[in-house]
Amino acid sequence: MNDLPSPLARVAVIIVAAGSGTRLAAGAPKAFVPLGPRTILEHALEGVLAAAPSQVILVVPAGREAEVSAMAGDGPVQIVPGGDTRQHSVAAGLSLLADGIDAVLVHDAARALTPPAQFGAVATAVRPGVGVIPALPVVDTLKRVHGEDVVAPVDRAELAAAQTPQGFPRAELVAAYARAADEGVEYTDDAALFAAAGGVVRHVLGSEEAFKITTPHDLERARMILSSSAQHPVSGPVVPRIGIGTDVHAFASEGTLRLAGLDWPGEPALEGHSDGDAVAHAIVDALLGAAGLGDIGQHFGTAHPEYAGAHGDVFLARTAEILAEAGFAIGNVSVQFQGNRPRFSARRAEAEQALSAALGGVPVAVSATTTDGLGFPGRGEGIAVTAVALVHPIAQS
Ligand SMILES: Nc1ccn([C@@H]2O[C@H](COP(=O)(O)OP(=O)(O)OP(=O)(O)O)[C@@H](O)[C@H]2O)c(=O)n1
Ligand SMILES: C[C@](O)(CO)[C@H](O)COP(=O)(O)O
Repeated sequence: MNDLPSPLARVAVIIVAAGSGTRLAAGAPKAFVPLGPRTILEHALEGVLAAAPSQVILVVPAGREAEVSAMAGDGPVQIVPGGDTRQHSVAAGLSLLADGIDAVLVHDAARALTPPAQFGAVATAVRPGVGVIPALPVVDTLKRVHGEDVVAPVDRAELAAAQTPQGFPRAELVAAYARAADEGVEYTDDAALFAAAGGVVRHVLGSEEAFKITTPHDLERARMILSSSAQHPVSGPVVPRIGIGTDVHAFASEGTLRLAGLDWPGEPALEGHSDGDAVAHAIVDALLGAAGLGDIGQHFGTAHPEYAGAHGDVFLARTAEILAEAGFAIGNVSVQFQGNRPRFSARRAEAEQALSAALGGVPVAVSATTTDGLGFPGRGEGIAVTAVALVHPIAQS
């Protein structure tokens, strides 16, 4: 299994949701405006939780804390009242940062449909002294205007549309916010505040889905996106998605092999943070990749000690839950491992049944091959696995 720490290990996400929604003019604070059965805030929180950060801080309008706490349920969410500007709301969130948090991602609840993978992309790019924002290229021709006069063209090649989450090293962001408060200067985003304090800011590619719900048109756009995905009947013209996962484990000097959901008495175990079941781990990565939900390290890595030593079927069952929570059903899985041992064909059906059961009964095909003595599998040093998975959107009721 990928034992690298999750991209959001030791990362806190501050979701700012305390705005009034003046431009939306929906008659309620923007976070509480429905996108269908669920509110903007509920959709935003779902995307953040799917990215599996170490800490989630939710900044909400003063007086709405209890209501939001009931909505958030028993998830790892702390709630704090916001301020009269976005910057003041972020500062309120920063005050709750837990010990051990190395990086902070600040995210607009108004970007409620942001893909979970965008959080990992930002978090993995943060460095000491360097903040990171997701951004999109500008596609319109932009002009500098003065009243009704167009006074000059603007070279859009030098521009980008900033999104969130915006990620920063914790200590430097806290210091930059303290500086801005001392100077009484307001910025429209955290990157500008961080740069004003001397920080370097870089950008990674954002996503169209991470648009900010600001106007009534944005609200209709978000509702149409959600309703169109809900209108895909499971047996109808849904757009399936494929994913690939690989894993490599070395044989250990002690212990009994656990592979493809089965115990193999007399065979050497595989090294690993969990039970070392490389077949199960490759399937997890293929499923998460197909759904755009990151990877195994993000959800089960060393930042999640509850999975230390866990059997692969625990990973598989939880992965099926994560996909269902994100609105995906599993179509089928095919996996092949390369290794000199164990002799697999006699137990193929048993393995396929065990893996399928862990995934809720979906079809799983398992095969094994050797490398004719080539490479580390051929030298008997370990096992290499490749898995592919097909998933499709679940029709929303
Ligand atoms: N005092 C504020 C103002 C804004 N925000 C949050 O910052 C994000 C971006 O702000 P914006 O889109 O401008 O939201 P609103 O301030 O609610 O909208 P408007 O400016 O139209 O009032 C939103 O998720 C909003 O909830 C906040 O937490 N506290
Ligand atoms: C933070 C932000 O979403 C980056 O584009 C944007 O600056 C928020 O601006 P707003 O005026 O508070 O909506």
